[in-house]
Amino acid sequence: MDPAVRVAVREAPLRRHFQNNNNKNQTATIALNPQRTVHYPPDCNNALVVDGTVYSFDHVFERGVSQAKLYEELIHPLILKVLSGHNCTALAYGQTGTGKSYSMGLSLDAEYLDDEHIGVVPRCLADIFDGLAASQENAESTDVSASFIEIYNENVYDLLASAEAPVLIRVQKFSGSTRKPIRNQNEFRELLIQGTASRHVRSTNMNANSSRSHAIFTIHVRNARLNIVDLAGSEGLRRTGHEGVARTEGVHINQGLLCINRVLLAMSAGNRVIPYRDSVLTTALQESLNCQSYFTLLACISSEPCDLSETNSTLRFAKNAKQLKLTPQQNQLQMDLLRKNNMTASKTTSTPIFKRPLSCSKRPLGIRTPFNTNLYTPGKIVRQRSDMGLTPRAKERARKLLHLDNVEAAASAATNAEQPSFLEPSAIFDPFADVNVACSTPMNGWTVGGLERTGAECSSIAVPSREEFDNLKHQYLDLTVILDKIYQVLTPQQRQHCALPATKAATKAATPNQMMSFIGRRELSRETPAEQPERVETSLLQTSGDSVIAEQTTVQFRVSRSPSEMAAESAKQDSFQSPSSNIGASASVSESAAALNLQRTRLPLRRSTRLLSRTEFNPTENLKDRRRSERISRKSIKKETSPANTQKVASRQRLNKHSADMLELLNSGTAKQLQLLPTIGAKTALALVTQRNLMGSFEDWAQVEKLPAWRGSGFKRFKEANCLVL
Ligand SMILES: Nc1ncnc2c1ncn2[C@@H]1O[C@H](COP(=O)(O)OP(=O)(O)OP(=O)(O)O)[C@@H](O)[C@H]1O
Repeated sequence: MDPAVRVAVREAPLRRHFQNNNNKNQTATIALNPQRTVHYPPDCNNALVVDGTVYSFDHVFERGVSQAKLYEELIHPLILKVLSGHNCTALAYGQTGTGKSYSMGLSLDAEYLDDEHIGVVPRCLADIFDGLAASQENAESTDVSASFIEIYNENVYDLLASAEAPVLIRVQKFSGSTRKPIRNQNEFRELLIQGTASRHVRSTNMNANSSRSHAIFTIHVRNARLNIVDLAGSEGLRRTGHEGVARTEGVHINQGLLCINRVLLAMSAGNRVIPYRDSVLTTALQESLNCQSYFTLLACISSEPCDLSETNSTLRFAKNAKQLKLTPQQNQLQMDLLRKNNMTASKTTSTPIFKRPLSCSKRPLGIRTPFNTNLYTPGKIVRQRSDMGLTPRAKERARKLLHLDNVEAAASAATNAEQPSFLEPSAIFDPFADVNVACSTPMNGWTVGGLERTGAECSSIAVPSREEFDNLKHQYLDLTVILDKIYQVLTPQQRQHCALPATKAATKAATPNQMMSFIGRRELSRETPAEQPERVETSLLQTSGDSVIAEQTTVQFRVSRSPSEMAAESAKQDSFQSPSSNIGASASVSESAAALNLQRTRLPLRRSTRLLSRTEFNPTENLKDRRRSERISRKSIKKETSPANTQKVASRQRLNKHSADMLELLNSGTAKQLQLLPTIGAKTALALVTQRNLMGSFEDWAQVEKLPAWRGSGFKRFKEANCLVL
């Protein structure tokens, strides 16, 4: 099966520098630096090394590769997809002057219009005609048409509307752009020349004919479309030597490129909201850049030392694109179904995720469709949230299917084993869960496990060995989830003795560094209310006749620590004595192990609760003492569950959420949006966005506070005005 996303890198020939010495006609070739920053490891295909970093992509085209080879390997597979009804996008990205327009065939260099040098667009069209002819269809019909737009300074221009000049279009979603039928290569050539001649180009220090706009050439074949996108070059404003209008152009170009990067990142992360509307470029590409289409990226790079930072940034962009997970193949089935049922529909929309269709009860009786057909046109496949497994019921179904075997095996092991074995090693992987869990228990006697928040699309986490877990544990610390899963595999009898609550709500509320649990052992059983946020719970592990030999104790508590503290904590836990070695051992051994564990982990439990745990380990304590400790415990529980305390906890949670949301806003907001925040003016907003772009996302408020964007007590004022309790 062809991959839906392919990423290639092409190294540009050494640039013919163009000097703009106030004389636009004067060009000069500068002595080029023989040093190269791009290297190709001899024993590794499709990889390259830049600045000590190894990158690997689907294709790596070294300098001097022919246009024909690039087309055959990279673009030709898309033609087959377009002909079979899929939307495809081929996008050229890179620094200015690295051959994007040349590769895509959207440059009008007269010397390069021969067969050897023609680029992607003309070759695509030839192949599409051949494909249609081969499928016995009339290639001369108006089945094939083209539109050509450019996005210049955040305005959309129709390059085919008029032969004289590009026409500004304001029609929503670009449906108003001119679509001209193409019946043969000659017609196409005329269109291409008309369009490319109308493009905004400018002579810069880096490229004599630098495109100042993002261009999208779209070939429409029946209901499918192939977008060939030639992005304007990413550029450092200083290097291009631009001022005035040209500088504004540069700002808009970079803004579009930034937004497309953000869209790719959001799609790779499986976010449900993709920021298509942040720029005109991404809005234009919205229909084709979604999980139902094929996507190919050509990253053009330069190997000259002076271009190293741009080359690195292009490669980072390509790396982000490689993370994309598109699933157009899944739509094929639905398309076949549609064709078979000969469904027709009237409406279509570009967003891949739709509102819930009419509920079953509202649908006309007797009609059972796999999805709401009203939303579909033939050949256009749009999936419901349930089709993608995103609704709770779909998730539950998938979870059941996935875990049935695991659960059965674990349950039977738990019932049959002589030793209490409900903590059998089990790996739980749920691709549909928002919170994904991996767990392997027990490891050296201690339950370990993990949690990862990866959005809708989760990746597998396996914890096969102790060493690997050691490497991963910094990320995976929420054992409550695992305990919850373990609870699911208990037999009813074990469940009676095990007070592990299914703390789903608590789990959801917790972030990996807010919740932590560990399992210890102690001697005596104790009933505690299941609703307590901090608790000590026990379950029967092994009995001999009437006497209890060992019990399982679970202590759950919330902590808020830095990753380094958590790592130190995990290291401490690792050194604990294995509780499995305590099974059948004397009460005092169990007691000391548990007491030691409680001490070592510096539990943030109340003193009274800690005292209670200690006294419970002593089987010889008298009744009076026990009653006293029970009284203390009841008091502490009452205090914690008092309305005032609950209110305090709730308000703390709200404040935490508020500051997390604010951080998210700082990470994703545009300068305009940030300006709306109290105490943030235009300058600070711009500075924040710039610093964010340079540094990547802000990880925490400490990082934000240190930014040079705040002048004087700017951050303090911002904090107060925005009610941030950090
Ligand atoms: N592989 C190549 N072989 C021959 N010439 C090339 C190659 N790549 C680029 N060129 C030439 O280099 C010059 C710059 O290329 P081009 O205009 O395609 O760059 P670009 O990346 O589109 O730049 P910009 O982003 O500024 O528009 C052109 O004259 C082009 O013909």
